[in-house]
Amino acid sequence: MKIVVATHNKGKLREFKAALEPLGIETVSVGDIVAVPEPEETGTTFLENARIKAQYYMKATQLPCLADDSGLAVDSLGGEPGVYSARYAGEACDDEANNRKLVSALREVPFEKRTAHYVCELVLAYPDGREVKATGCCDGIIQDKPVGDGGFGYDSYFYVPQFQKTMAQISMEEKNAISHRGLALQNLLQQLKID
Ligand SMILES: O=c1nc[nH]c2c1ncn2[C@H]1C[C@H](O)[C@@H](COP(=O)(O)OP(=O)(O)OP(=O)(O)O)O1
Ligand SMILES: [Mg+2]
Repeated sequence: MKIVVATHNKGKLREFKAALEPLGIETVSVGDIVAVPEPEETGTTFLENARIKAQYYMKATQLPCLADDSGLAVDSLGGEPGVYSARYAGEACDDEANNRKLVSALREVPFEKRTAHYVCELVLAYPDGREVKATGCCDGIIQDKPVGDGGFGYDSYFYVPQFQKTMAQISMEEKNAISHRGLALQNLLQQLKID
């Protein structure tokens, strides 16, 4: 079995590959199949954006496509950056700029009030119109300084209480066992009756 992963994010791709390969499921990046521009993520929720990406790439490839829309919601920032996580510091920004903005927004907030959640919505869209959806959430605390060099995005600032480490300090297997994306994927596989 083969799944087309409708993302251009290398960190997400690595995680999908690591989770799915042991189950005998091969993953291919949509970028290796078609050369089309990325769709605009105009939704106001993770689910809407995941649907936009899944539908767009399914139509472009005529294959079942799995899209992931995910991000970070920080309680003391009223849920920001939320669906804007990838463009928190502006349209053409990178992880480093986003992290700098996050640390600066939380400057006055004490550690115990820096509770946050990673959220992931997955949509698997089939050419016959069927859609399978799954969601996952992971709680953490945003720390001041980056620690660890694994993961991607906000991971080196995302402290996971149960490991007493950041998301960038744990292995990919550990991350997949507890992360928003790992949990959403487990739920999706249950719905597909693959475990
Ligand atoms: O496990 C994670 N560890 C760290 N950061 C994460 C994670 N999961 C999402 N994030 C952050 C990265 C990015 O700032 C945003 C996702 O934005 P999002 O639009 O879903 O992905 P993207 O634009 O990088 O790739 P694509 O749309 O092609 O799937 O949330
Ligand atoms: Mg995106």
